[in-house]
Amino acid sequence: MSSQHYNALILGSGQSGTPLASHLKSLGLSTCLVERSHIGGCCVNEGCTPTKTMVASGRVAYLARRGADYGVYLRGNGEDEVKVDMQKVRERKRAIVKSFREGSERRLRAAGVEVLEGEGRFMGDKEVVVRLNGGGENHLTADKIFINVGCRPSRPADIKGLHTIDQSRVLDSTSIQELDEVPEHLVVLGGGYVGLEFGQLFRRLGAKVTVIHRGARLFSKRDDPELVECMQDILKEDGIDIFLNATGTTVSTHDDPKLPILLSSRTPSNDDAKAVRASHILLATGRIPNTDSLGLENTGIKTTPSGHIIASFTLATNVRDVYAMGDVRGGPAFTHVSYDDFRIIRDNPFISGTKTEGNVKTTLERTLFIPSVVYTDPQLAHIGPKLGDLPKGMEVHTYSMPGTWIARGLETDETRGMLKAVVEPESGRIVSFSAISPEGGELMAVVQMAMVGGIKWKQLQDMVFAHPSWSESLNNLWGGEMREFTI
Ligand SMILES: Cc1cc2nc3c(=O)[nH]c(=O)nc-3n(C[C@H](O)[C@H](O)[C@H](O)COP(=O)(O)OP(=O)(O)OC[C@H]3O[C@@H](n4cnc5c(N)ncnc54)[C@H](O)[C@@H]3O)c2cc1C
Ligand SMILES: NC(=O)c1ccc[n+]([C@@H]2O[C@H](COP(=O)([O-])OP(=O)(O)OC[C@H]3O[C@@H](n4cnc5c(N)ncnc54)[C@H](O)[C@@H]3O)[C@@H](O)[C@H]2O)c1
Repeated sequence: MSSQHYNALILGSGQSGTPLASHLKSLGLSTCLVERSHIGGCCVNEGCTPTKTMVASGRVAYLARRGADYGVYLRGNGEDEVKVDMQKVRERKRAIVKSFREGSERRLRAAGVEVLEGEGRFMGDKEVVVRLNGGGENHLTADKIFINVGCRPSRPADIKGLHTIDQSRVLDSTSIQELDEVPEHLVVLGGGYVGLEFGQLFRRLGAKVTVIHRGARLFSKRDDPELVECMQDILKEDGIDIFLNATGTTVSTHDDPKLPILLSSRTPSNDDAKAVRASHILLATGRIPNTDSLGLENTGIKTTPSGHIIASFTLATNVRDVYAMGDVRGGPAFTHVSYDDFRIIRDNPFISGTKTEGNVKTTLERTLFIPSVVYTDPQLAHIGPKLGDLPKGMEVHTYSMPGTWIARGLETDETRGMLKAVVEPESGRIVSFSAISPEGGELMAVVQMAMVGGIKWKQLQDMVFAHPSWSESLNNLWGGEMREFTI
């Protein structure tokens, strides 16, 4: 087994580890990046990039079906006229992923980072053995170690019979992207990000779709019920069946070749337990950290009961010179958060030596400003604390308006959705903002800038936005329904 010492060792080529590797190398530090699967991690290979590429195909199918609303016809104007070629959808997705991944690989090569293809496993606090994908092992030690190993889809352990059915029909967020035909009936377990983005996508591509969700409303309890219900109505209008307060319990095989799966679910009362016949099941019930095979038991690194690595607001673990970045820390699991973890490490004088003065950048400054976008259509975008996270006793005003008030939406015939802002009455400060809207993420970013810059809602009311842009609706929101209440 060969042995090597580095100044910096990065485990996992996620959204922080990859840019960090190039950066540390540029500082003259000997740097090694270990990746067991694909350079670029989940986002580039199985997450954001491929899903949003496929979501674009879904949107085209949706608009093609709606052509007649705009006076545009394909060959006729019936829904049956739209034919989806799943293999072409997949080919397009693969091509974009390949080009993004190759870009990351090129940048690492150009920076001179040593890349090891294999799985890293701690043997001690500063000691890692890499089982190389091509065979053999490397023994590595390093002055500093950065863990960016991410998460993977969870598989519910409490569904009886799940392992007994044809496993090619039991999908997760990765395998569903490799289907070569549209499923007849996709049953989605879990009504969060993954479940709803894929649920709507496959509905648009032509599948029957049922979502089975454990909670009383889609997403989480912390989300604003009014917004969640608006989104639920839109998905139902798209033809998606939604069962709430339901948990999948049993799966068995049925003798219908097109719909061979029978999934039973229970509700708290069990009175309206449902049984659904499906061709495929998508498990969209959350993600678990890749720490179970990381050899943490050979180190002093502490984790939470769920296996996430505990890190400080400068991303330090409890073991000196070992840091954790991205989804493996728990908390909001987004690419923009992981990438910002890279900035925190980059700008920390104790790590890279690039800055010797000034404040250390931490996770604390961004806590109130982590944006999220669910890439359904319309998107559900949010910035600021969720309603359920606001402090008890806080007095707020909410302003909301329906999408039918947005000129741009009327012109493009896409009025589904709503805008909602929570403000602090005394100061006029915007506490949070949500948009269920086409390009809701872009609209939200305008308000995010206002919030970060301390711009008050009254200034947005009178700001000159270009007509007729989506952002212009930020003039009108404050003339909509206003409610006062105490959290
Ligand atoms: C379907 C889907 C869609 C998503 N869409 C979005 C989106 O639109 N926007 C958004 O912001 N976020 C999205 N996310 C979340 C986003 O992908 C992650 O938050 C993001 O990739 C950050 O991950 P990371 O940096 O923690 O590491 P990851 O990207 O998860 O990378 C970790 C890497 O570590 C490697 N690894 C694991 N263990 C080891 C080991 N022992 N040795 C060596 N290598 C190892 C893995 O192979 C992987 O490549 C999506 C996720 C999914 C699943
Ligand atoms: N657009 C984006 O930014 C994007 C897209 C996809 C994923 N992601 C990230 O990936 C993470 C994982 O996504 P996810 O959708 O898998 O998880 P999630 O936590 O967002 O949603 C899973 C939902 O499934 C429900 N659930 C769990 N077990 C169940 C069961 N047995 N039966 C029925 N319902 C059950 C949970 O109550 C939960 O609400 C997200 O939290 C997000 O951070 C982000």
